[in-house]
Amino acid sequence: MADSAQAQKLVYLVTGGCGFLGEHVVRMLLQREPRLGELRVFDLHLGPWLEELKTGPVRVTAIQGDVTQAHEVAAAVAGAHVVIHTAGLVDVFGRASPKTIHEVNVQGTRNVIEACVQNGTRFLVYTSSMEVVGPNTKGHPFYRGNEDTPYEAVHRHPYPCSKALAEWLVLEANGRKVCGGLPLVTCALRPTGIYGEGHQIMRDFYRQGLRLGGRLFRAIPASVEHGRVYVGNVAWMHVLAARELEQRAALMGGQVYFCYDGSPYKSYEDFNMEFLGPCGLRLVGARPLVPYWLLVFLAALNVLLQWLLRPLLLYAPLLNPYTLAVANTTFTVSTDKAQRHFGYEPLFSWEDSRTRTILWVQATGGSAQ
Ligand SMILES: NC(=O)c1ccc[n+]([C@@H]2O[C@H](COP(=O)([O-])OP(=O)(O)OC[C@H]3O[C@@H](n4cnc5c(N)ncnc54)[C@H](O)[C@@H]3O)[C@@H](O)[C@H]2O)c1
Ligand SMILES: C[C@@H](CO)CCC[C@@H](C)[C@H]1CC[C@H]2[C@@H]3[C@H](O)C=C4C[C@@H](O)CC[C@]4(C)[C@H]3CC[C@]12C
Repeated sequence: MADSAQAQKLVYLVTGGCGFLGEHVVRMLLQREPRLGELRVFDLHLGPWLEELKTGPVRVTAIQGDVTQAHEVAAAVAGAHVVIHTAGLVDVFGRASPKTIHEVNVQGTRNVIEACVQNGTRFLVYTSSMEVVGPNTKGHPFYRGNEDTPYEAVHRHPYPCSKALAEWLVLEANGRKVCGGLPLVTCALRPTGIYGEGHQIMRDFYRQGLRLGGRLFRAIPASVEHGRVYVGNVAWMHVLAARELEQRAALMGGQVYFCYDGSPYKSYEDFNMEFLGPCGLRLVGARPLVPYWLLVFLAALNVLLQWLLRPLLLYAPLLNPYTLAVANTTFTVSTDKAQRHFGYEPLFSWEDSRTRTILWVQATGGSAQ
């Protein structure tokens, strides 16, 4: 697509385009990608909001499909120039089986890669995760780390295992010859915990706080810092990476990039209070109100209950040994690799990101949406 580039309109495919991040990627492409000719939105569950996008100047094609079905993926990829593969099963709560997580995240990614190869699609951006690196099972802190920081990445939980394997597949596919003989160019973006409009867990915490009379109770020490990143900036990074992959193939191909912006480093709970505080909640306790050993016990109890109740109902609370370990381990990134490699600068300041998120929590937090 190189020389005729100025005039040529491109076909983009976004898998998982109706998810929390995917919707932002879709909207960002429509707003900020001048070469966009057609946008294909592929998802297991299509959102009704897609309808309003179909009336705009860019052709928007909604495709209901499953990434685990190779033929469905191949049909969606046919004729696409660029694929942003963000579909995934995000489950650290035991809602889905390890097998299902693997099928969606690993086999689904394999299907996307093979579809690119078969169809001559050359550019693939994969949404990976910080969890490909850590926190590891030993709870080692990752403090202001970058893409080259040594860290003992040990995965046991099905979700990080699947993301690590899928990322590896994507990076390994870089340089493979696609139909027509040209090389595939791939890269992977690793968001830390994403927040912003559409963030389900934020809304759940808000509703829980309302039920508890406007209070949340500190469970994790304020000293445990988390890196968080605004969804609009993650989406922007995807759009920019996809745009620059062709011109900067030698530099960007096969590379990983943490997603970052100007959001402050704070504990998970203190960070959430940046939004929930202005919505009327307060976090009780300067220190954790329950001893850590009790949280460990409750987390283990939840695993047991989940197992015992499985024949009857799905019991999948937020607290389990894995989420407790993640919440209780410092994981912050500090890097400029995306800036150096493809000129990424956050599109939204921290103040904007905060305001947008607060408005969203206020607008939808108490409703059933
Ligand atoms: N939310 C975070 O904090 C976070 C952080 C790092 C990375 N990620 C990654 O970002 C991506 C998007 O996550 P999200 O938070 O928007 O999750 P999400 O669940 O809101 O979105 C995922 C989307 O993928 C779709 N999907 C799931 N299974 C599918 C299948 N078999 N076929 C087609 N589509 C399918 C879902 O319907 C959904 O719309 C995921 O790959 C996730 O691993 C998320
Ligand atoms: C112990 C509780 C007291 O309030 C708090 C539990 C919070 C946990 C449910 C969340 C803490 C950290 C979150 C994860 C992190 O933000 C990064 C993620 C990466 C992404 O790829 C998927 C989501 C997640 C694993 C995210 C999930 C929820 C937490 C474990």
